[in-house]
Amino acid sequence: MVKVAVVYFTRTDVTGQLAQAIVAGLQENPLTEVIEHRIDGQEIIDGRFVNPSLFESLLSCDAIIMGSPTYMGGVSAQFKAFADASSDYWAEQYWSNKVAAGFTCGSALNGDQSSSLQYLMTLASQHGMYWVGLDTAHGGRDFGLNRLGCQLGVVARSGNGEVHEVDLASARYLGRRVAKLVRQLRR
Ligand SMILES: Cc1cc2nc3c(=O)[nH]c(=O)nc-3n(C[C@H](O)[C@H](O)[C@H](O)COP(=O)(O)O)c2cc1C
Repeated sequence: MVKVAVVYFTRTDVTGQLAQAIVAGLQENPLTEVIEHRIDGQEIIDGRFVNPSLFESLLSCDAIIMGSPTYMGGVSAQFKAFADASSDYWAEQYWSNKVAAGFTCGSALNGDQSSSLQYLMTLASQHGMYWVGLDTAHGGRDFGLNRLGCQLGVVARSGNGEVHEVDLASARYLGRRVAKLVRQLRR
């Protein structure tokens, strides 16, 4: 079995629907155990994200896939609280050699969603993780996936809470890709 966590914040459920699609992609392989965690505002106490049991279970994961809506050109404060709390695992590089990937959404076609993914990639790098993007060339070999053309990870655009089927398909693809890569690394 390989173990993959999907940790995300969502308020109006666009990121949540992307997370579900990623989980579905991960579960295409029955040998993948998935931990899904939706960050809840109640986990943030006096501005600090507090959930020791989540961090305990992340320690044994082969991969952590992180998601947040894009808020003001970056990840949401709720996701950032989780990221800041992960600093407890940074000094000893406890997440080193885990695989990382990310997903985000925004209401604009180009609402600076890439900035959120760049931040997630930086976070993963601080932890010594291996970042995995999308090998889907928009308009090329994989015409149909990654309609917004970002290869850092999954980017969705939604103005009304509904998620475009291609964005969901891209998210499912990312889940499948991470599960496959983790199995290859394990061998
Ligand atoms: C405080 C705030 C800031 C936002 N900033 C951006 C932004 O910079 N770019 C963008 O495209 N959308 C922005 N949005 C829109 C959200 O990213 C969009 O509604 C997204 O679908 C919400 O994700 P969720 O459904 O997972 O909560 C912002 C929304 C809020 C509430």
